[in-house]
Amino acid sequence: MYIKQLTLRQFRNYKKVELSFHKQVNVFLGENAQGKTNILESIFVLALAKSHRTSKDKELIGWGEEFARIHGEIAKKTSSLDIELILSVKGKKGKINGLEQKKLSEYVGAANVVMFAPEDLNLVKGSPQVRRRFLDMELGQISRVYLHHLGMYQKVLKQRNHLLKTLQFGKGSKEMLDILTDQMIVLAAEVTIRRYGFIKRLQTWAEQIHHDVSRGKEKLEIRYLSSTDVSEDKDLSKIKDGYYQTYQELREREIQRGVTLFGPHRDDLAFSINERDVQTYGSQGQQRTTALALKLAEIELIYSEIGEYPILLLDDVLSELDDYRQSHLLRTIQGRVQTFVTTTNVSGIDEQTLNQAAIFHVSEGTITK
Ligand SMILES: Nc1ncnc2c1ncn2[C@@H]1O[C@H](COP(=O)(O)OP(=O)(O)OP(=O)(O)O)[C@@H](O)[C@H]1O
Repeated sequence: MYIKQLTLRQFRNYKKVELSFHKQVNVFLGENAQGKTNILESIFVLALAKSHRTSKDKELIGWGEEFARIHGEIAKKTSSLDIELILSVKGKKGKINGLEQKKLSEYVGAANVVMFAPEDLNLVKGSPQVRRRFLDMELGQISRVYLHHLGMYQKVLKQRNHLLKTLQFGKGSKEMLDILTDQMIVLAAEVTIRRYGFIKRLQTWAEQIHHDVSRGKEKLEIRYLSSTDVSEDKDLSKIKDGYYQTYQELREREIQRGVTLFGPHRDDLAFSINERDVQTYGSQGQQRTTALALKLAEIELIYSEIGEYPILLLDDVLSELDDYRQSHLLRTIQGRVQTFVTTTNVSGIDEQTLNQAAIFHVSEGTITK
């Protein structure tokens, strides 16, 4: 798929802008703090209804404005889509072909994007929260069912934590705790089984890509560290049994602590190269290659799930990659994946790519082609 046109109203430092894009490579060139990332971010938000760099939607709205609007025309293999996201202080709503979607989970996934930005190194080095966010965003855009279960899980978790806090002080109902625990077990199992399957599929591609980028020297492995025992031969009911048992065992401790101690909200991912943990032992280069392999694997996974390549957003990363990694990335996307690149300087970008690209100059929120 590719994005033909983008219109922004009051998004970050863009009052009003309308852009038509090249089917393949689009480069945004400009000095620091001019609005290059804001363009990539707007495409990301248009697709996922969430920013990659802030959880506060208010920050996306132009200063002093009441709302922001992002509109995009997406071309797919056999159809074309009009999608629009409106953000206001009251909330956000998404429209597909002019029709407002009742739930955002029904809107997300109409367009698919993969973003690769310098912060993605945190996927390897950062806290488990960063990796869970990665899992939820990426899996969410290819599985509506996942988004639905995740949203419900988070709701029940909030209620359960609230109740546990009350029980901690000798108030509240233990019967209610059992009801919420039962609800949570069902949802936790749904979330867990999908995350496990997603990581298994992602691993297949990431391992191959990492093998190529490291010139056959390294074997990358990604594991889903679930709070319950999950493996190939565990079906949904076995996973539920596992959760049930642990919640029984932890019941009194959770009441004492006033919080849910266990579940998908505590899960993590682990990366290893040649059987050694990358977080602890990986060099800067290996961590970078791991992040790159993950992103490229995502492109393949989305293609295999939906039969269309996603749109790739490369924020300030191309010139950061050495020649070998850069050419590997460019080979992967060539002619298949519409790509948006931001850079302060074109000198770090492969010449052949530049020759085929549309170049946009960005200066203080104004764009010229
Ligand atoms: N909500 C907002 N309303 C208006 N302007 C904003 C808003 N949020 C950020 N900005 C402005 O956007 C600019 C930053 O844009 P952006 O992050 O896209 O920079 P960039 O061109 O990618 O720079 P760099 O190369 O440093 O990454 C800053 O000038 C900032 O003041």
